[in-house]
Amino acid sequence: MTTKRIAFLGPEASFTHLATKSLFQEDVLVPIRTIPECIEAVANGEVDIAVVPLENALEGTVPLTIDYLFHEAELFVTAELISPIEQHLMVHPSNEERWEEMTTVYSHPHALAQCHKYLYYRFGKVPLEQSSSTAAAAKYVSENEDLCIAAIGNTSAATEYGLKIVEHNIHDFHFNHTRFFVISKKNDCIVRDGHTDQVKTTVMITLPKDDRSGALHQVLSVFAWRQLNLSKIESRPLKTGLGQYFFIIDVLEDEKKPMMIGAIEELKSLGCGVKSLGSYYTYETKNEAIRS
Ligand SMILES: O=C(O)C(=O)C[C@]1(C(=O)O)C=C[C@@H](O)C=C1
Repeated sequence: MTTKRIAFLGPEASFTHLATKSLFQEDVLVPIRTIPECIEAVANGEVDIAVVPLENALEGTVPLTIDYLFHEAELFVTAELISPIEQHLMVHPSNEERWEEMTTVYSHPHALAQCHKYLYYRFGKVPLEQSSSTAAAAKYVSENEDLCIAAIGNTSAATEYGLKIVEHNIHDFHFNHTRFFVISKKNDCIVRDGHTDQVKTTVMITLPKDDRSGALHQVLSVFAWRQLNLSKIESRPLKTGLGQYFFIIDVLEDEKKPMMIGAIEELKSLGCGVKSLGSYYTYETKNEAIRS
């Protein structure tokens, strides 16, 4: 196997980094600051693959990822990673004694939202500041010892940046998982040990321009009569005007199977725009990996 360059939403010890390490042990991992820059790095050939967060079980889709894949890039999904997420509150060790006096809490917007109830009921008056990732927040706290501030992130980030965890598991709901997309220029499904049995295809669909009634119903029936099982449907703004959307649909089938080929052809003949992101397997990260 040749060594590849894999970009991930960094810096080191982000949840994205931990998920990336679980699938790519032999490759060169390249931390990149933002999701669009990760995607651009694949598009312009700087790296072979990028791993970016797609969806969280508590907070839903990461809009930047899905919108960038629809509007800006011609890339494919080659695998998806699913990781358990445990959020902890951490401070610089020199502020450990007075951590409850913290003046600001930093983290990625998704992480802040996952801990909304905790933050609201315990520290309702403390301002929240968004960072580009949970690890970026931890790094910032480590570099600002003089400020009594906190970050929300995982145990690896606390270790990596020498921070002290002062409250464990502050996410509001126990079942907290995040889905990450492994994206590439090539439509090559990654097949390694440990993938789940179910293959999935993600398609992005725009409705016919004539705005006829029942258009979405027609789209769904294309899958329904073929007994193609959907595991997700979501709409996102097309950015062309209010009320105009594209739909992201996950289908539990391989795009190369006759029923899927037929479904995509039928959607096109109905006047829909169809962009397939490819077919891929799921790899689940173990709980231990997010604590290592
Ligand atoms: O990878 C990270 O650490 C991130 O900050 C990103 C991200 C996300 O976008 O959902 C990843 C996992 C967690 O759900 C919280 C934040």
